[in-house]
Amino acid sequence: MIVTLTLNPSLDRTLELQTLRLGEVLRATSARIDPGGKGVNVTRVLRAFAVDSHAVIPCAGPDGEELVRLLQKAGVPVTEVPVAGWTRSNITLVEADGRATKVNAPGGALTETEVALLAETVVDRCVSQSTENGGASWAVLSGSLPPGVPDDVYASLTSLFAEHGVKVAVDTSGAALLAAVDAGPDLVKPNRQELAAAVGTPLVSLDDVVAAAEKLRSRGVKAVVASLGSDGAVLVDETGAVFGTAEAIDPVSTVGAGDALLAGFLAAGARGADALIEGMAWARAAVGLPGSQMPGPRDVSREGIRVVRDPGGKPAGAVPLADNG
Ligand SMILES: Nc1ncnc2c1ncn2[C@@H]1O[C@H](COP(=O)(O)OP(=O)(O)O)[C@@H](O)[C@H]1O
Ligand SMILES: O=P(O)(O)OC[C@H]1O[C@](O)(COP(=O)(O)O)[C@@H](O)[C@@H]1O
Repeated sequence: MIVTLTLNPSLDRTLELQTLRLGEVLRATSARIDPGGKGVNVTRVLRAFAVDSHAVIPCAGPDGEELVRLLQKAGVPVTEVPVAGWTRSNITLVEADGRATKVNAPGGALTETEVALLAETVVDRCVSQSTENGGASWAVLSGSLPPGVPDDVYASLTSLFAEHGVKVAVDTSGAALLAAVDAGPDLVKPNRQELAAAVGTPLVSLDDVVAAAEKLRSRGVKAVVASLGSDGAVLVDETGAVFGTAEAIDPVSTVGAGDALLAGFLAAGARGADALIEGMAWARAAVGLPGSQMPGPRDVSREGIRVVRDPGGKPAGAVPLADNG
């Protein structure tokens, strides 16, 4: 069982336009709404692949109810914890040439009591399910923190879940990621910008990525999956570094690609080259779908995804990164 906690879920609204011109009234050519937020997407894609997963989210106001309705309609298992604030909408503007501009709202504040209730719900789910299935569960702590929530919340939750024998994956950024790292989660999934910010240096080559991941591991993280956009992904754990590459496709929407990568990696056992390939295959499929639409088995191909310990026979440091995000 993989239980996801999204403290700041969203309605993902995607508007297509000819050209984004600032300061003007623009008419969208199409509009779509998807349930969103990083953990929500992880559960959505896992369920599409018939992997046992459950999303835990705060639910506030009419937009929160709409989010829960969309998830239930899609058959996504969700436990919503009623909270007093509001549920945000995140907006992606997609131009005719495929360029996407994202605006993520801050989200409604959560109180300490509300966060504690959400955490308790995750623990209950993980513990009851792992007893039933006889296996350890994963808790996935994903996304930005809404106002009112302290930066060390994922760190505290990592320690709490570890006490219950639950493995923890964290996908967040900034101060929340830095604090979580020190609590020793089993896995973190930063993208290139998030990893660079966490170590305070730009990452221009695969060597830089591995060094940055090792820095996080030296602080307590067990494994790092660094996602590098069209440059692929790198897994760094106690066995060393594994590099995954694939020919880049023209993106329809990159929203949710990182969530699909994490989900596929966990679904395939969260270890080694095969899990990295699975994650990259799910992520590539997400990139080929509009808005925050998540792929299912029929969208995914593993063809052309190459995984090596020494990329292209070159020293790792000689491989520059091309995708500037
Ligand atoms: N243009 C692309 N072609 C093929 N795969 C891609 C492309 N862009 C992203 N991916 C895949 O999606 C994964 C996640 O993308 P990335 O942008 O790094 O994550 P995030 O959405 O978290 O910022 C990458 O590691 C890669 O496997
Ligand atoms: O919590 P944040 O960092 O604001 O991100 C939320 C957004 O990220 C997404 O989960 C997509 O994430 P990725 O593109 O990183 O996979 C959207 O559904 C959501 O709108």
